[in-house]
Amino acid sequence: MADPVLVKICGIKTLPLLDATIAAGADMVGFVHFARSPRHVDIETLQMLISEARGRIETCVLLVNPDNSCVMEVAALSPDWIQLHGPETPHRVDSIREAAGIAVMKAIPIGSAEDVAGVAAFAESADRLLLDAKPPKGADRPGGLGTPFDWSLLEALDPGLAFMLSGGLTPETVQDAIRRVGPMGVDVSSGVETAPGVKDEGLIRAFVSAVRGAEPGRGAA
Ligand SMILES: O=C(O)c1ccccc1NCC(=O)[C@H](O)[C@H](O)COP(=O)(O)O
Repeated sequence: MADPVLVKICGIKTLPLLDATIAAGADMVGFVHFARSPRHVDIETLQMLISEARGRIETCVLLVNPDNSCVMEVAALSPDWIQLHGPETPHRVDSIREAAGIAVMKAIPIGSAEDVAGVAAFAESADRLLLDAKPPKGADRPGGLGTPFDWSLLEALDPGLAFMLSGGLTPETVQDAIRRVGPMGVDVSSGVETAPGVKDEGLIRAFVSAVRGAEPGRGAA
């Protein structure tokens, strides 16, 4: 039987929403530490959320092109994952992973066949790949914009490469995405919000149950 598709809910900012995400049955929760984001949480809040989540759900701290001191400050909180969501190179991903001693998920923006061709370069340096929509030029942040990308681009990807999928997923579209793309996991932020940064418990529950009810995608054993 195919492994269940992992569900990550990204951009949780408060304890009640963390509890609701765990109760909904998600596998991972993402905390955004990036000042320009409407989902930004400061270091003190990160510490509280990570310690409340420990042993209940996997935690992931999202950083954008962090410097070494930011990496070490976050690593000291011992999240399960660091998600790199900026223009980090494979070499930089490798050195952050080494310095932090924490598993790294690398988000790769996809908007063209050329972007897909670049994915394999991260396969050795990152512990997990997250394929996300490429933000439009001039966007004020590199993710969490609620826009999907053309999933058919991923047909050119090495079928042996496991990845999570994100970019504009919603409770209504996620089953189709899983069936067509066959990701090992899915990640959502905007699709479970009523406004940027405002999560909705009902939408989180609807998203998780849509994933649990999805048919296995292409490539699933
Ligand atoms: O959420 C943000 O504001 C954010 C800021 C900077 C980099 C990444 C950001 N979010 C990434 C995510 O929440 C997800 O990993 C992914 O991009 C899905 O977002 P969405 O399309 O909103 O579902």
